[in-house]
Amino acid sequence: MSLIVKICGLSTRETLDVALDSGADMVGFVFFPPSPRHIELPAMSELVEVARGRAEIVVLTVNADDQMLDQIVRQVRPDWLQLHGTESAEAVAAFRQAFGVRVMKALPIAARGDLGRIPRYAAVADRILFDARAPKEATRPGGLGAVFDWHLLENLDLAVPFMVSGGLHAGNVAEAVRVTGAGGVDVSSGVERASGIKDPEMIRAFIRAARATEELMVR
Ligand SMILES: O=C(O)c1ccccc1NCC(=O)[C@H](O)[C@H](O)COP(=O)(O)O
Repeated sequence: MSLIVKICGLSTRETLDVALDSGADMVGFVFFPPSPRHIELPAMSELVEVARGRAEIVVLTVNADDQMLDQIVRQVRPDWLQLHGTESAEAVAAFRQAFGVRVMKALPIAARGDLGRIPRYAAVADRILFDARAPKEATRPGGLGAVFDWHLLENLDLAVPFMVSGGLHAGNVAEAVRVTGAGGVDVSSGVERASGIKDPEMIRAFIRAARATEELMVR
C-alpha cells in the first residue's frame, strides 16, 4: 500500500523540482504572512503551474475568510485547501461546498482531550491532518517542528483518511507511521536547513525514508 507524502512550505523552484522529482504526492504552499514560508499569490501561482498534474497542490491558510479563500481558489486553483487554524466544523463544511475544492483540516494534538473533536471534523472534511499543538506564545499554529505523542492516535478508526505531521524527519517518519497507522505524512521543518529554507538533500532523504515504510503498511 502506498503512503501519501506531502512536502509543505515550498517556496522556490529548485526545491519544488526536487520534491516533484523525488516523487512527492502532495506539495504545500503557505499563505500566512507571519510564516517564514509565506508566499504571495502571483509567485505561488507560478510554482503551482510547475507542479500541476505531477503532484496534488495544497494551499495552507490559517483562519482565512471567504474573500481570501475565494481569491486563492480563483488565482491558484489548488486541489486542496489545508485549513490550519481554529476553523469550526461548520466553516469547513461551508468552505468545501462554496469553493468546490477538497479540504484537509489540521487538528492540533497535545493530549487525549484533543481527540474528542475529531469525529465532528471527520464528518465534514475530506482528510484530517494531525499536527502538534503549538505553544500559546507561538506566532503560528504549525510548521514548528514539534512532535506530539503519536500513541494518542493508536487504533484510531476514522471515516476519512488521515495524515500525521509535526516534527517529522527522515529519522522518525517510519516510527510515526508504524505507531499511528496514518495513510500519509507531512513535513516542513524536518526538510529545512534553517527556518523557511528547504534543503534538497533533506527532501530526498525524507521521501526515501517515507517510501521505505510502505512495506509496514497493512491497511
Ligand atoms: O509552515 C508554516 O509556517 C505554518 C504556518 C501556519 C500554520 C501551519 C504551518 N505549517 C504546517 C505545516 O507545514 C505542516 O502541515 C505540518 O504542520 C508540519 O510542520 P513541521 O512540524 O514543520 O514539519
